[in-house]
Amino acid sequence: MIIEARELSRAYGRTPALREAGLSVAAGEIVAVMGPSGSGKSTLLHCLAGIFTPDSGEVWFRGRRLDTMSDARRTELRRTAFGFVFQFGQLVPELTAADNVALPMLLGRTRRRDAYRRAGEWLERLGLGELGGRRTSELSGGQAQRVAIARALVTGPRVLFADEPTGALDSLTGEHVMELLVGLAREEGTTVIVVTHDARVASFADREVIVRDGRVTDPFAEQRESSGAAR
Ligand SMILES: Nc1ncnc2c1ncn2[C@@H]1O[C@H](COP(=O)(O)OP(=O)(O)OP(=O)(O)O)[C@@H](O)[C@H]1O
Repeated sequence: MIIEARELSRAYGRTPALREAGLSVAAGEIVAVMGPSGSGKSTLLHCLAGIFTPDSGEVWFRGRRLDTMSDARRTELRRTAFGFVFQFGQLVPELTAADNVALPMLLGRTRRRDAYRRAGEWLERLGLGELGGRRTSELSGGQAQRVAIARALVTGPRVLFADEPTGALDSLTGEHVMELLVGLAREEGTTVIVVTHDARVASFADREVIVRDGRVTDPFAEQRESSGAAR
């Protein structure tokens, strides 16, 4: 397992968001996290990615315990091993598409020329070869999400965390963006954990899990149980 969460609990004040949630994800797997609004999906994703620390429970990444790591080490791990795509707002609007994609490499001290060369290659792979010089504030929603995907994958992360990556897009554009995301992740062998409300988005995944009242359930296990009970 590349990611393993055990008995994660987390509350916001008195509101419990996760209640002993568990999830194991194999390397290269694409997992969709679904479930009703407010059930704890984003909180789970943030705990898995080391953005939040759980109140209790454990998060493991490739045999290393993430939730007890120092902030500095966890930040470094996030920068080098994880990629993130959110619904919106993750691009710097005043910068060009190429600047945005080059940014994580420049922060990682890649040479400027190499960073821009790789940014160009990734924009090309996402069908945005012509738009590298355009400010991201002047892109369509679908184009901006493709830039965000390029930026998330350019550093070669082991795991891509996506929270409603198509939430701000119309369904056709959303499907196209998901197709690109999943296609590239498979080519690169990247594990993907994607939170979504959209069953069509989830259909691109290898596996779906459902978060309900802060717990993770496997819908097929539920189906198996209920068909077993019917017999
Ligand atoms: N910053 C916060 N402060 C207080 N309560 C919060 C905060 N963030 C989330 N919550 C609460 O925690 C619970 C889980 O929220 P979370 O955002 O993880 O759910 P979600 O399944 O991702 O929801 P959605 O699908 O609507 O995005 C909800 O009851 C929510 O109201």
